[in-house]
Amino acid sequence: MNEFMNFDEISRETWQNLYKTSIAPLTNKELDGIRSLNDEISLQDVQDVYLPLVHLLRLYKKNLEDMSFSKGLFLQKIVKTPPLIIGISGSVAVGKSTTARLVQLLLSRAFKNLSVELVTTDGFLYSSDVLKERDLIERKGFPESYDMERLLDFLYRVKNGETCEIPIYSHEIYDILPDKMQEINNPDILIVEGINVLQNQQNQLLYVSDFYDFSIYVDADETLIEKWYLERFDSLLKLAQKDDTNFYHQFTKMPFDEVMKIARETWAKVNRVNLHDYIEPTRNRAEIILHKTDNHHIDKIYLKKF
Ligand SMILES: Nc1ncnc2c1ncn2[C@@H]1O[C@H](COP(=O)(O)OP(=O)(O)OP(=O)(O)O)[C@@H](O)[C@H]1O
Ligand SMILES: CC(C)(CO)[C@@H](O)C(=O)NCCC(=O)O
Repeated sequence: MNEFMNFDEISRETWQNLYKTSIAPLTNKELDGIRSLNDEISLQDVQDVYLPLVHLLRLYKKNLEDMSFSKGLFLQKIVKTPPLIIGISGSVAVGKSTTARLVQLLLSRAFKNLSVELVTTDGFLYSSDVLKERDLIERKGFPESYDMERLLDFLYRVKNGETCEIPIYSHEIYDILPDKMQEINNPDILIVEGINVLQNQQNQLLYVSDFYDFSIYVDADETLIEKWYLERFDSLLKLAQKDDTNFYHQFTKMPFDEVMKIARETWAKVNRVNLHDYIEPTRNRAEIILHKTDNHHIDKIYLKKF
């Protein structure tokens, strides 16, 4: 069976004409504010790809509001519209966090009076101490390395309008921060980004995916993702050069070739295996797939038909 048979394949050229506007949504300076290491995201991408996407998200938001209103009529009571939850998934280093930050910024623009919050599921990884204790340190990112029950409970509480605190993962210390939490205060829209966003745990009464009103899978050829992973690794090394509290500092003392060999092995033995076995199999659960080519250029969009 063709994995994409339930999707319309839309070229960038077609997609960019679905929602045309002459109003520049952002300035270059604003875009700079959300760029991370090596980002080359451009105003042209915002105009061509992300504006139609935000327009589509408006429709899903309206749909959620209409449904809550109709449910209220049926139940003869006021039913508050729950927050819209958007999931963003894809491989390690494919550019999920960059996409998520951009969608957050554009949605805050589109809905000026609404709060739009962003979390990453990295915060639900077990701490390194727990991973070591369970002999899972080599399995970071695999389903068993996350506290999925805690993630599920968090999503439930957000949908229920509660204020929550969640742990924060730091790439710099390569662990959960011991003494800092992120507060999520009853947002109107929540973006949840992470490799496991579309994964469901077995034997659960509730599924994580039940909580998403819209989901995005960021996709690219595996050889490109490996290249982006290695480039990011190199950038992280440069950042860690003068900071001995940084996890990557240890590598700055080693010959460069040796370090890049470690990075290639980590990709091959950990992140690539995870992509094949657990991440890519969730791709066709997404509502939309953003397909990237060289230089993170989005060339195709797949939108679920039904
Ligand atoms: N649109 C883009 N244009 C150029 N570079 C990008 C773009 N998106 C991401 N990148 C680069 O690709 C690398 C991976 O991006 P990012 O950190 O967003 O990935 P991620 O999927 O969130 O990874 P992880 O799961 O490891 O947190 C980074 O070096 C980033 O700068
Ligand atoms: C934190 C995750 C799992 C996901 O963001 C990933 O970036 C990671 O650390 N993977 C483990 C292997 C590695 O160091 O790349």
